[in-house]
Parts: sequence; structure tokens; C-alpha cells
Amino acid sequence: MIAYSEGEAKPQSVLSVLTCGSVDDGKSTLLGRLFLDTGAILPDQMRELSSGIAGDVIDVSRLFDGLEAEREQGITIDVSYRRFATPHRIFRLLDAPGHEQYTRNMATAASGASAALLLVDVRKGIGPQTIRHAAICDLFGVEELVLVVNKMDLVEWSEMPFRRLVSDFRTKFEGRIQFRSFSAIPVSALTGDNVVNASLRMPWWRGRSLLSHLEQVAPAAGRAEQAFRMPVQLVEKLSGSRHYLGTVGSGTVRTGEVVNLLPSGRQVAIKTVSGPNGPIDKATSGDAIVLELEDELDLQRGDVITSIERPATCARAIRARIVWFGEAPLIPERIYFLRIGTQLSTGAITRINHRIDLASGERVAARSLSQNEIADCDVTTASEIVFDSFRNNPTLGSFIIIDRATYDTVGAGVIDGQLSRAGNLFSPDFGIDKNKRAILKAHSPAVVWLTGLSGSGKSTIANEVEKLLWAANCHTILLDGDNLRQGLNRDLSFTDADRVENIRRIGEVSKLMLDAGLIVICSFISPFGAERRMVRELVDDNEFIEVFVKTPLDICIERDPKGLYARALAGQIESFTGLTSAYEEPTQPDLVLDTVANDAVSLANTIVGELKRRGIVA
Ligand SMILES: Nc1ncnc2c1ncn2[C@@H]1O[C@H](COP(=O)(O)OS(=O)(=O)O)[C@@H](OP(=O)(O)O)[C@H]1O
Ligand SMILES: Nc1ncnc2c1ncn2[C@@H]1O[C@H](COP(=O)(O)OP(=O)(O)O)[C@@H](O)[C@H]1O
Repeated sequence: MIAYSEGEAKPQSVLSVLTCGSVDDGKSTLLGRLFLDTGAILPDQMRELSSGIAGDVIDVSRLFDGLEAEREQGITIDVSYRRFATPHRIFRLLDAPGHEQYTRNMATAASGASAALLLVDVRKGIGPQTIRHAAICDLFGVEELVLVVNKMDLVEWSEMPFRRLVSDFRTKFEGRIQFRSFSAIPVSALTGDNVVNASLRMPWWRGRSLLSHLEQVAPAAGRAEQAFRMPVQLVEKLSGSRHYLGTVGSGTVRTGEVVNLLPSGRQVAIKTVSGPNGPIDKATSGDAIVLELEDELDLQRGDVITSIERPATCARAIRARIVWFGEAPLIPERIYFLRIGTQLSTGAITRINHRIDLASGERVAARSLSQNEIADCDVTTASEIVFDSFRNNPTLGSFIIIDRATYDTVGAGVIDGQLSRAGNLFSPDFGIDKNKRAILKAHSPAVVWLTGLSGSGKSTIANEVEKLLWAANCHTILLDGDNLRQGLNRDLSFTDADRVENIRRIGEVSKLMLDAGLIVICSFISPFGAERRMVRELVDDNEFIEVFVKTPLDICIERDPKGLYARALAGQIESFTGLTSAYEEPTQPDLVLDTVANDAVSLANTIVGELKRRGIVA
């Protein structure tokens, strides 16, 4: 075994190996053991370690525990510690922390790994963490999963506990996980048995040691052999011509080749390909390049340049498997940012087809997803996205989900394919539109959106607004929580997920009525900023007036016009807004109404005043 360092002659094949499982299951010890027994640990580290010798057993975990501590302090670990080589292969170890909240890092690491070592303590068996990690490895295309059954020394090297654990794992994943290859190896990372060197203490084991198994793993199909994909990162105009900058995600591109531009679908020849040192004949996956095209086309960041033989797909609806990292749950129909390569779109998870239960590995129904949960979902985007199925080409096959308010990455997904309904919808261009309809009326259309706690005064004020507008010959409609929830939305409860769906439907109804030329007055608690923003974005800028009916909770409780607070406080109503369910106050409403200092009619006049100021009402 040789230690590998930059500059030496390099053995050819590199295998990226993800190590996962919990720290207690012996991950640090296993990594330490791999490095020690392959001779990859540097002499000064070895000296430091020797103080950990107890009898003839070296505490190899100390090397990696040290690194773990560095990471916790935010110190970047020198990756060279994590590279080692044998005469057959270079290994690049990607470590994923064992704690639950690090699922996000684990997903990132998994997307770059060909093989994964999933560590389990033979005495503890398969826990939710083991299942979660296996499911994430599967999700992100890790082809080779090795279940490393550790601490065999603590079960007297016996075969039965090992076999029991492996069969339990297989039962949980039968038919659900599609690793190209799965194997299980009994080891003791502490003593080194079966890690690098074959164990003499488990004569019943006829398989290879972990390292020799990893040396045999077939390397994953390289990205260089896949179809050409280059997401455009930047467009620059240099000496009069446009230059397109990006990194080749997969495949190869050559000067003179005709390529496909997506989503436009136009084809064009490549004039020049340039690398860091000037023009080159061809570039391949991983190369950062600059392209010049024969025709000046209006390509922008987020567009994708692909091969013409095997272009990517363009659609607005896809099926994807998603792992959720967000502290707040994923709610279907809520709008998030989706980033695929350099493309940024808004979109929603329109349906959760099923969730993977991490205790049993089974598919179960779900209305929302909590942190660390994994599910198969339908996703719809606002604009057309350019993608591949992850199986065919990971470059455009995965995406991340970003919260629109906090910009946190709240989830990641891999794409399984296009949804069939996606391709066949068009936006009809009817001759008579809302502006023409408005000509017949004494006003322009608008949505007046009143939001606030129950009992804050939304309905009372909305009613006064409608009376004033009717008197001014305006055509109006008043939509209210109480009436919509008895008809169109009678299937919806007051869970967060149902409130999101409630507002989505009302938003769509409001838009239709707006198109009919009406002034739509909406009175809904609409407790979440994300959905109020969604409705605002459905209509034109000047058409949406967000009115925050700002009445303190104690006043609403005092008013209690329907007796609901009394019942909620007595525990008879679940998830009651302001008490047991959240209300997110608007951060930038168009109007804030103080119902303590002003009466309902004067507040209604304030709203009508705003409609006049905007030129909606004469
Ligand atoms: N648990 C719970 N929480 C809040 N409100 C409740 C609840 N249960 C019933 N109600 C009655 O439903 C009305 C609110 O419906 P909305 O459609 O406006 O609610 S939401 O926007 O989906 O949150 C609300 O009407 P308003 O009092 O006019 O706001 C209540 O009458
Ligand atoms: N300035 C005010 N504006 C609106 N309502 C008020 C005001 N002052 C007192 N109220 C009373 O508060 C209650 C508000 O109830 P409602 O309009 O049904 O609220 P919401 O629709 O927000 O649940 C009514 O009983 C109303 O008479």
C-alpha cells in the first residue's frame, strides 16, 4: 500500500466513496483504520497516535475525531487527509456527519459519490438513520452500497448477528432501492479485522476485506461519455461579440460543432471554444470554458447548450424525489425558488405522491413533509425548465429548493421525468381581455386583499367597502372565508397545508374575477406571507392592494363576534389562528388599518381612497 500525494505518478481510476452512518457506530475508527493500515497516515500523525496505544490496539479514531473537532469549529479540513491510494486505485473519501440535522451535507456528499460505506453497529441493528442514509444514497445515484457491519469483536466474531442484520436490511429495502450493487461486510474497525487485511477471527466469512472489495468496484460511467450539456453561467460582450461562459456539465464539445440551445430549441454552430489559456479544439466535462457562436443569439444565464442528437427536455411539470431539509415543513402548492444548474425558476410541489417511511422503508401517504423526510412528488414550475432525468444525466437531473423569504436551501430533489400533462397546455389569447371588459365599466379591475386575525374586522370593513363602491357604480364581488369554506373549499380544514391550498384556490378565483373586470374584495385570515405573495404575483403590480387589518389579539378575543375564541381557549377548536396556529404579520402591506382608533366606515373610506389614488376608481 502506498500513500498518495500530489505530484507522484497517479494510479488511474479514482473512486469517490461516501462514508455515512452514525459516529457511535465507529466511523472515525473505520476511517482511521483505513488510513493506518494502508500506510496513508503521515509519520507525525502516527507519532501522535501512538500515545493512544492500549495493549496492541491503537486508538485510530483519534485522528478522525481530531478532524471532527476541527470541523465543528468551522475549520476546513485539508482534503489531502481524505485521499489515499493503493497500487490499484485512488480513493477519495467524502465524509457525511452522522447527526440527523446534517442530512443536507449528506445529500451534497452523496451526489458526488460512486460508492457509499454505510456503517452500522452489529449490536444495534438497522435504525432510522441507516434507512435515511441508504435512501439518500439511492436518491442521489450512488451505485454501490456497502453495508459495513462493525464491532464484530463485541459479538465474539459470530456469524448469526451479522446475517440477521443483513437480512433485516434487505427486507426493509426489497424492491425499493435500486443500487447497481449491494454488499455487506463484517468488520472490526477497532482491531482492523476485514478492513484492509482479511480477518483470521471470522473463518466463516469467505468474502473480501472492505478495501479489496472497494478496489474491485466498477467505476461509474463517466460524465464525459454522456450527452453534452453546458448551463450558461454568464454572458459577456467582448470586442463586439457575445461570449458564453460556463462549465461543461457532461459530454464533450468541439469547435465547429452544431449545438442545440434550450429552451429556444435553436441550432447554431460553435465558432470558438476557449479554455483558461486561449482557444482549444474541444472541451469536456468539468472544464470551465468560453464559447463564441456563429450567430449572435440572445442566450442568457440559465439557458443550456446541449448536443443536437441527445438534447435535454423542456417542460413545466416534472416528477421528482425530494429530500426536505427545512425546519418548517414542505407544504404542497407553496411557491419556492427551484435552482437547476444555473436556471432559477419559481415553482411548487403540487402533489406528494408518497413519502418513504424511514422506520419501515414503506411508501406512505403524506399531506406535507417534515425535516429529513423523503418523498416522491409532482413539481410544477412557473417557467419552462431544461432538465434530464437524473438517471440519464445528473448535470441537469437534480435541483435544490430555496425558501423565497429567507433564501435558505430547504430541500433537494432528483428528477425522474416529465409529467405527461406538462407539454400540452397553452395560454389562449382571446380577443376580449380584462382591459377591454374594463372599458364598459366605470373603473379598472383590482383585488383588495384584507388579511388579519379572526375578529380583527376584515368582513365588517370589506362589507363597508363594497357598499361604498356599489354607490359609486362599481362592479364588485366580496369573497369571504366563511362563505368560500362552505362551498368551493369545503374539503379543507385549518391545517397549515389546507390553509395554503385554501388561499391558492381563492387566488385563482380572484384572478378569474379580476379578468372579468371586477373589483374583487377578499377577506381571509391568509396567515402566511408566502401565499399572500403568491396571490400578489398572480395579478399585475397595480392591481393588488394588501390591507393588513391590524387588531391586537387581546382585542379580537374581547370582541369574539362568533364565540370562536372562547371555544378555542376552552380547547374545543384545534389550530386556531393567533392561539394555536401561526399568523405571520405582513411586512410590506399597502395599507395598515387600526380598528381600535378608527371605525369601520372611515377605514373603508381609506381603502376607497387608495383605489382612487391608483386610478382604479374615478
Ligand atoms: N381553527 C380556525 N382558525 C381560524 N379560523 C377558523 C378556525 N375554525 C373556524 N374558523 C373560521 O374560519 C374563518 C377563517 O377562514 P379563512 O379561509 O379566512 O382562513 S385561512 O385564511 O385559510 O387561514 C374564520 O373567519 P373570520 O373570523 O372571518 O376570520 C372563522 O370563522
Ligand atoms: N373599527 C372596526 N372595524 C371593524 N370591525 C370592528 C371595528 N370596531 C369594532 N368592530 C367589531 O369587531 C368585529 C369584527 O368581526 P368581523 O368583521 O367578523 O372580523 P373578521 O372578519 O376579521 O373575523 C365585529 O363585531 C365588529 O362590529
